[in-house]
Amino acid sequence: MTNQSASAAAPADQYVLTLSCPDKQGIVHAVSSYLFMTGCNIEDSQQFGDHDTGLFFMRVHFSAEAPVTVEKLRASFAAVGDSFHMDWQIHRADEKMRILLMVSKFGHCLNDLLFRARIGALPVEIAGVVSNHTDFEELVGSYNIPFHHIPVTKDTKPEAEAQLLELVREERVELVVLARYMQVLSDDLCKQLSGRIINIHHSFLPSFKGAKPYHQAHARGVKLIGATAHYVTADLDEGPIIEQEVERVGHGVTPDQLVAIGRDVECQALARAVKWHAERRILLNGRRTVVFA
Ligand SMILES: Nc1nc2c(c(=O)[nH]1)N[C@@H](CN(C=O)c1ccc(C(=O)N[C@@H](CCC(=O)O)C(=O)O)cc1)CN2
Repeated sequence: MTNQSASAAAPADQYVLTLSCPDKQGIVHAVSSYLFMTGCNIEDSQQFGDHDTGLFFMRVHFSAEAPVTVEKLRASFAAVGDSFHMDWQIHRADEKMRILLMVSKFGHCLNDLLFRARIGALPVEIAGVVSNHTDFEELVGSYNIPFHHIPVTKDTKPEAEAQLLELVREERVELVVLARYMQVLSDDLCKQLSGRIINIHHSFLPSFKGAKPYHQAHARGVKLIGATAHYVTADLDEGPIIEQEVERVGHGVTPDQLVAIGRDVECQALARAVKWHAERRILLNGRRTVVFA
């Protein structure tokens, strides 16, 4: 028996590179060659070429040991990015994304996300919860998370949104999650946080946009109800869809029963969307998304 006393080397740091660019030959070769020459090891790589838009999308999870750093990677990859006119990002994969949750009067999605984050099922750090009501102040406080009551009326909406933006900046928030937050966000706010606000709409879009979708669905006599997690844009409930979930319903259900059945469906769709965004698995493809789940 040989005495093997290999000193435990420090684990390699984990990174994620995401990119989109006009499709052409050589992209994967250029990226993999760069990573090899930089001393990185590819752990997982996914790519998609969209023939409709002529765009190419890629997500690479790779590891690297010191002295490689995210700053050095960003500086040295720029030449590759420029040569293919890439829209690209490199991030540490082992850092939790700071997110802000927003809620109004229905707290099931908020409750679900708080618990999933607490048990480590979501790679996120909840920097705070914002609500235009005070119903969930005690629940949020039980998780030792800051609660921000920001009431909203038609006249105070600009000031309320200014407070929200200040909070996003102060708390270094990367993602805002509308967990049944029932206020229409201004065009300006949607533009400033483009691609960084996810909403859960309680219908299988594009059916039943706007208010009371379960009542619309009941009136239509649907046999499936659903929920849609999407990025928020100025066009209400028209943003790029990230994830959808459905549930079968019978002919005798009431609107209130649809609301109850829909709670779990909404939680599932929203939690998946938040997890994928936090893991940088979603790339915007015009009005659609590419999800490397
Ligand atoms: N600019 C956007 N804002 C919001 C979006 C969006 O896609 N773009 N999604 C909504 C969520 N939503 C449906 O999922 C929704 C929320 C609110 C309303 C609405 O009519 N709200 C009234 C006030 C209602 C109240 O006070 O209870 C309003 O804002 O005047 C419709 C749909 C979130 N925001």
